[in-house]
Amino acid sequence: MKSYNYTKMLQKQLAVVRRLRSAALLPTCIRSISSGTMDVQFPLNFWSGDRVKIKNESTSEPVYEPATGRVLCNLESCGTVEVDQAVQAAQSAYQTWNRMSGMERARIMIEAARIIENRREDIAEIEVVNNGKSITEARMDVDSARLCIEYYSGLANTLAGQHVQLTGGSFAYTRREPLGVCVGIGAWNYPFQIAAWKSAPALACGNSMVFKPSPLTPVTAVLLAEIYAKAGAPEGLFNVVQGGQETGTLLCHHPDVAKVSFTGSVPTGKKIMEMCSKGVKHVTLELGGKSPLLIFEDSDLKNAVNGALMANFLSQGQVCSNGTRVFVQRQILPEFLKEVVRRTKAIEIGDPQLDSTRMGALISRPHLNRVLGFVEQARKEGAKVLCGGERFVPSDAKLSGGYYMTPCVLGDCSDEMTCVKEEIFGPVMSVLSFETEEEAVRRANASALGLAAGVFTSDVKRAHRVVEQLKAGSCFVNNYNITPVEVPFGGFKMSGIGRENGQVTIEHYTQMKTVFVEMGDVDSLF
Ligand SMILES: NC(=O)c1ccc[n+]([C@@H]2O[C@H](COP(=O)([O-])OP(=O)(O)OC[C@H]3O[C@@H](n4cnc5c(N)ncnc54)[C@H](O)[C@@H]3O)[C@@H](O)[C@H]2O)c1
Ligand SMILES: C[N+](C)(C)CCCC=O
Repeated sequence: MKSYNYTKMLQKQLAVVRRLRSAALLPTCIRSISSGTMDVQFPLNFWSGDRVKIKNESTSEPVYEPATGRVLCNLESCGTVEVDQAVQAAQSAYQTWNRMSGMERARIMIEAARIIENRREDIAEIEVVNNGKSITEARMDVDSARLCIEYYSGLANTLAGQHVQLTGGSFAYTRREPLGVCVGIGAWNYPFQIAAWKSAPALACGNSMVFKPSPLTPVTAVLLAEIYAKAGAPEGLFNVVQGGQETGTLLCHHPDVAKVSFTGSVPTGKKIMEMCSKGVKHVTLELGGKSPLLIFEDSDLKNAVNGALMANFLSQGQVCSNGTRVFVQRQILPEFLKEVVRRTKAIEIGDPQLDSTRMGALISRPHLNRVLGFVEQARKEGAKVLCGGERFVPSDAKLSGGYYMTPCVLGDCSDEMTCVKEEIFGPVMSVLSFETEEEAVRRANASALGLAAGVFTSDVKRAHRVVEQLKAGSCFVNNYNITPVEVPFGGFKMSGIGRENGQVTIEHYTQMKTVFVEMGDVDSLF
């Protein structure tokens, strides 16, 4: 096992550009990384304050750049020894970190946020290589990560308990204490943002973390680990272990882990919950969705179309909260379809590193084929492909092996079709029509999932009446897929347990201790 002090390769690659940028010789719109140019040769694990290279060739798997389809690196999975080292590093950092005051923790977190702000462009570019999404969206993700760390740094010094006066001068008080070593397990659709959304509340509350990114997107979590370390966090506070299912299992079963916060699919979420139950560990589950978006005839059509596009096509449609069941009231269906199809056809697909691109590449070839398979199935079941749904090959030769498809709108959909029932996790919008409010609500709720839902209407009473009846954890009125970090985010039903973001998440990363203080004599019955 070899330990590295610095991200040598990448730093070299970026140093010149940064110097030019800071000397204002290069505008920020000039990329230091273009698709097909970045080689990941630096180690992607991080614990005890350093990048760590592991040797486990039997587990080596290629990682692909979605934009080009070329191999980015080979990933070796952490096994029992490495997972234990990372957890022990986190355990040791926890002893220091949880004794620091909230103000002291906040200072380090604010510094981490400042570093992220300064490195916004570099991180976003690397995220594009990692994930395939457009640079515009990657910048938004980096901003969301920074804002989340800023937000929780502000809450770090507000953690407090309650004083309760009891009889005879006795009293009790409560303390909000951290849990200990928390594990974060992430999905591939928002790699950097998920790592921040999990670590920010965990660290603010005094916990330490071991984070495992998806093996499909292993590159950017380690940047966050370096940033926390550079900001002054104790060695081992935020650690990264790479690997898939087996590494995740080792983390969930590790006896020194107090909590697992998971983002991913429902089947994996169930396994995580089962594993955590063995150790009676705290668990947060952010799982999948098949969310409804209800568009009433009195909606502002332009906003409703914008909302439907935001609800379906961010991150190539690979968003948990996407409103992929778009219910449109019969009277405005033709107008809505005409406009939504026109706008969908105009989406610029291609090199995700370009500012003009609005839709990049899907995560992998098997996933692309799976999504195209859903479109084919929808066609067979009677849906009408109004646009898109085909493999797309950009004219730039270096992108020809990338995983692109044209965004798709399906018309004539009905509730029993596969495309309406299953989470496709790709750029496929299913449009359904409805007659009455009661009918729309009933059909919207007819799902085992309940992550999000949206309503477009200009009738304020209807908006709140409908939202009250929707069985979803995150509801949007006259907008969709906005996630300000001050606001809790999470699901009902099989879409998950617990929340991320907002004040309430403090409760998911702390435990309450009650202290009873007797000021008189013990009144014994014996
Ligand atoms: N609700 C949310 O906030 C949210 C956000 C993003 C993605 N998602 C959901 O995630 C899914 C797509 O992501 P994915 O394909 O990466 O999901 P996934 O469940 O396949 O994998 C998620 C993570 O779990 C790990 N993992 C897999 N099996 C494991 C096991 N047995 N034990 C421990 N860890 C294990 C993976 O390596 C990965 O890091 C979609 O269903 C999507 O809706 C939800
Ligand atoms: C920021 N978004 C687009 C709402 C994504 C939230 C995380 C879910 O995948």
